[in-house]
Amino acid sequence: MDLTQVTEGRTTIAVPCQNPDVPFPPGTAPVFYNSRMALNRDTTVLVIRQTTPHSYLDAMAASGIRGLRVGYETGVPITLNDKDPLAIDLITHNVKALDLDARITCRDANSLMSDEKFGFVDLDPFGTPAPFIDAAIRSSGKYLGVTATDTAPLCGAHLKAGIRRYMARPLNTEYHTEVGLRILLGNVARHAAVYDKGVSPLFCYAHEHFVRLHLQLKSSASAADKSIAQLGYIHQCPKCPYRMEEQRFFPGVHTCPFCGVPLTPTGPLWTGSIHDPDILAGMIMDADTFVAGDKAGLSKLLPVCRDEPDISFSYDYHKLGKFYRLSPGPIDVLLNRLRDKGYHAGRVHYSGYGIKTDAPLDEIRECLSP
Ligand SMILES: C[S@@+](CC[C@H](N)C(=O)[O-])C[C@H]1O[C@@H](n2cnc3c(N)ncnc32)[C@H](O)[C@@H]1O
Ligand SMILES: [Zn+2]
Repeated sequence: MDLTQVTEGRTTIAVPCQNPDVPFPPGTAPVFYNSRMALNRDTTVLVIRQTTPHSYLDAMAASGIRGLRVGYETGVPITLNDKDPLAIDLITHNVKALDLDARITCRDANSLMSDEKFGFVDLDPFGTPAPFIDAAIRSSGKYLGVTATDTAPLCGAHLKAGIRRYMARPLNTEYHTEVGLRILLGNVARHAAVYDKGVSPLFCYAHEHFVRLHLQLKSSASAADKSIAQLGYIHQCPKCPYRMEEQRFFPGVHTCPFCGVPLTPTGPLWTGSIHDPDILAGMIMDADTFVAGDKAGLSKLLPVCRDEPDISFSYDYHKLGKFYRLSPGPIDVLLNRLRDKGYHAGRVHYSGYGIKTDAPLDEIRECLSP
């Protein structure tokens, strides 16, 4: 394997040279490494610096970059696992070069997670994490990280695959990114509840082609009941921009107050908060001096997440303008008008055109008018 050095954050490792004729997907290299996931790994390192788990498992480590960054940049004891012996050779090379104290295992992730417990268990598979979630919940003593790159099934573009993997009905709307994030979170919460574990989101977000969850698991039946109570549905009008959240285990039947047609439910999904404000505030403080792999991405993401209203759906303000045949002015004018009327209003982290507000639709329409 031809290797080249990369530095991400404060960590320098060797990764396979990418065939210049096939630069993407990066999975075409003998061992996977994708520099576009640097932001994903930055946020994990920042969360771990806030939570300081007693141990960390990178269950699908590939080159080892995620776990190596955790070990090198936080000092938390790490286990790096991959089922591919080629990946293990590369991980071993990288651990030696960094002079790190790390445990390396070459096992099927589900088998390892069924045998052992770790303070923080991290899943970063190809595509869907669904087949690994159950074992990861059993293996995690306290924290769980999950990356999903199967955004098409999660967000409703591949409806049947979404239902099979997550036992939820996705919906391809303008806020499908948020639906995907919340369906994954809801799915983890339901798996955790089986083991009397509750889920507390620490920092969860969607970016480009992935969804990333950082969660705390709390072991008690009451914590599990509390997180199940956060499950619900978003109901969307098929004819107009009306949508509503319902925090209920089974979806009710609802009608659009504007069009009189039945609303389409999507879920079950997580309707609660997706961040812990204290963890996020700590990450933002730390990020000031943090050597990031993607400084620009991180500096943009964290403050928007902090300021995003705690609401489970958003509107695309251009689409609102198109529907109501209004040409909307700058997004900040709309947000300020809504705030002046006493509503919560803010931007969303996954789209430059998205807004979140608790204002009713007719009020949003009024504020949209020039
Ligand atoms: C997307 S890559 C991991 C990327 C890596 N975490 C990073 O940040 O660059 C997925 C890795 O999972 C490994 N893998 C796939 N199925 C596995 C399984 N059942 N058990 C352990 N490793 C597995 C693959 O060999 C591959 O190296
Ligand atoms: Zn309607």
